[in-house]
Amino acid sequence: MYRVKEAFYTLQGEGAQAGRAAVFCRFSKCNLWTGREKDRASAVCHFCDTDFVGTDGQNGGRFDSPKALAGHIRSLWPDAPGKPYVVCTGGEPLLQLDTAAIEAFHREGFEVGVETNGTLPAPAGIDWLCVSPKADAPVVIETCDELKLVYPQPLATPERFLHIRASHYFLSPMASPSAPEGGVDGVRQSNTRLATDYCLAHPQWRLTLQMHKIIGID
Ligand SMILES: C[S@@+](CC[C@H](N)C(=O)[O-])C[C@H]1O[C@@H](n2cnc3c(N)ncnc32)[C@H](O)[C@@H]1O
Ligand SMILES: Nc1nc2[nH]cc(C(=O)O)c2c(=O)[nH]1
Ligand code: SF4
Ligand SMILES: [Mg+2]
Repeated sequence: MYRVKEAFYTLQGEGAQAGRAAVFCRFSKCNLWTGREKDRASAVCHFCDTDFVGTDGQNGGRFDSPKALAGHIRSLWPDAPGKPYVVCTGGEPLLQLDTAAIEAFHREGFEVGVETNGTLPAPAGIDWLCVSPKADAPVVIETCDELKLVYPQPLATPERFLHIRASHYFLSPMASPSAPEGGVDGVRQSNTRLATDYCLAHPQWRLTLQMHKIIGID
């Protein structure tokens, strides 16, 4: 059984694939936070900007087979030229995404992207793997396509993650979890300045912005 909070067609807003059309499949549940506000302060990951509790979001639900899940995601892709792309996120997608689901996505013609906190092993077959480490949560994935560190995290400085092999190293300014939809909050503005300064001083790192929030899409 796969539990999905929501699924929607949009543009990837972050990282090296930013601007690419994708169906986002947001799996329910995370191993670093319950998703409940009362637990935020005591959570391992406490800056999360996402609601991943339950299956009640747009196009959310429970899917009892890989085929049912992949078929549902396929129904959200337009009938138009271009390689279908699904981004599996959450919550923490690696609590649920398995090889059978990846193979089912491939059979539907999808390239499969994954956004993970890196604390769980990744199944084989993922086409684009983005690891976003969190302070206090040991990363077990050693190789990925992009490493995308939310910045600043005082206990997770960028140098700590350079042993993880990646084709791209990004800093993503931390937004305040409760920022109004589409709003560029003050916290984000000052963190963007900090991330910019870090990239200027350490050119191995690139800046990425949450473009979807800036342009006001999902
Ligand atoms: C909601 S997470 C879901 C995937 C996975 N659990 C993870 O943490 O990578 C998706 C992306 O949003 C990022 N993110 C979460 N809260 C954020 C915030 N307040 N500001 C900026 N990025 C944030 C995460 O680091 C991750 O790259
Ligand atoms: N447009 C858009 N791009 C994204 N990239 C990563 C996201 C996520 O929440 O995992 C996300 C998201 O929620 N929306
Ligand atoms: S950012 Fe990722 S790891 Fe952190 S609570 Fe949200 S879903 Fe979990
Ligand atoms: Mg998001």
